Amino acid sequence: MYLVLCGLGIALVIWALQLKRRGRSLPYPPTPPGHFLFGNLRDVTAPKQRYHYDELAKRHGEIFHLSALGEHIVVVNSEEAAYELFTRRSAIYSDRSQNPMTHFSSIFSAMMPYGERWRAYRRLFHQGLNPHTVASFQPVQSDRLSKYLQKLLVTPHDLAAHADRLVGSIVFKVVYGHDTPENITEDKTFLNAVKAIQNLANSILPGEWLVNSVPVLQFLPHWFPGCRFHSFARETKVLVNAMVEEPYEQAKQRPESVSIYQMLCNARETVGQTFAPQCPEVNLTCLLQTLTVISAFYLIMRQNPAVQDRAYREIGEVIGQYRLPEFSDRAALPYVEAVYREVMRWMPAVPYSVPHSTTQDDVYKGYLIPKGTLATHPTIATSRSMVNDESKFPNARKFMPERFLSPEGKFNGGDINNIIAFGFGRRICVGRYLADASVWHLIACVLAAFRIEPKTKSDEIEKLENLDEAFLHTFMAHSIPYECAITPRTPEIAEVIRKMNEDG
Ligand code: HEM
Repeated sequence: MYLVLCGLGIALVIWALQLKRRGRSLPYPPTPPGHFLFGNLRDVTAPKQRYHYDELAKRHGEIFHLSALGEHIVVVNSEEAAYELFTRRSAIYSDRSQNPMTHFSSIFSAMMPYGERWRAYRRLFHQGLNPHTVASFQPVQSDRLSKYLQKLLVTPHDLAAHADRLVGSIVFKVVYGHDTPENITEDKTFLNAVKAIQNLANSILPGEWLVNSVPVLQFLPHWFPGCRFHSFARETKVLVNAMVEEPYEQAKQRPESVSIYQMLCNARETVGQTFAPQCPEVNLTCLLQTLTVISAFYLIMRQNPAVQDRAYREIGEVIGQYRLPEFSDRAALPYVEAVYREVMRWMPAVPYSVPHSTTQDDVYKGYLIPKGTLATHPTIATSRSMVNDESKFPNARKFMPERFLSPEGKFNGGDINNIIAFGFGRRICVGRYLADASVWHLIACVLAAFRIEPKTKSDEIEKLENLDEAFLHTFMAHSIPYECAITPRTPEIAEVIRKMNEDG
């Protein structure tokens, strides 16, 4: 009886929501046909969403709309439309949807509703992560990178663990002044944060949880069939709290350290009581995003020896073979810059982007985008997605750094704000300068020092028809497991790395 009443109640709420939406005068953007009661729920929750969205994008083009259980989703496929909506109309498109599953994550500025509190955090993070401040972190970045290169020399097969440690140690040091232990897999704070972020990531994409579309479901008891979201939310909340509290407690022990956390504490008065002193923005998604890019870089490189050789030649011609590239060499290495940019284009770390949400009704090319719409711009997920735009990136799925070079060999990819992988508008990645510097430096030094090859010629990657198939697209892109043989280019460069670590 209880089940029947609940079912009826839910159906009535959905029906009322559908009715409420019908009194409009303008059409929604092209919408695939849906169920009379559930709308496009099947499209939103399609199992292989990447391929399903691809089909929809092929059929509907630049922008399409899905409506599921009263919730509106707009999928933006072109860079022009994304720029128009998320950047030029950012006053409308900068909110984040607050639903039952993301509620507990809204302590992160990344998930906060658009408003005074988010603005205050954003200002503070800009203070800690602007190009000028990020430049002051270069000594930390260089120190951690030289340790990483040394590890690659000694135990190249532990590639992923070395990258975890590199990125974790930079982010923790820069944000909290926290030194991660030698073996990062023993760092509870780090491991906890990774798990928390994986859970958060699994909470925010449209269609992941029915309760996000039908919030009334949250009032059902935890034992009710299909209510696993209760235990998932509880587990995530515990992880998120620990992720915020533990590094904060550790950072309090080191008031003298130079870190973003300390800067934020000093600036706390500027935003009054609403600013929690914890520095939630180790919001380690940033860490996972950076790791995703690094992992993609190795995989792409091992399949593209000619690209590695050309970058190696450029580095040799510009700085010689007896030292590693430094930040000050960056402008003189256009091909290396182009490799970095092509990695960011070819496999953006967040394939569906972080959905924005609208704060009022809007009209785009005669289509109504209602208030509260979840607006998402899959950077890569579909063949129409912006990094796959053939008019800008001919032969888009081919890895070709030279697309970012002029005929004279000059880099012509524009500044950091042209990197689609960092998002758009007022919610654009606030950590992009730190990420950009860390990833570029790693790419430049690895290409200067090592050759990256498949470990065996017959692994799973070699069997794929194209490299795209090696990547799975969830909230974050990640590849199937792969192994590389990583060998120093010359004994001399290996010696340079050893020496740097002895001296350091
Ligand atoms: C290569 C690495 C990275 C990539 C590809 C990346 C990408 C992104 C993307 C796509 C967004 C959402 C933008 C939007 O909503 O339009 C974002 C937001 C954000 N990122 Fe990053 N990110 C990276 C590294 C970092 C780092 C290192 C940090 C911090 C140290 C960071 C901090 C943030 C924050 C705080 C936000 C939320 C901004 C807001 O909502 O106001 N990210 N990032």
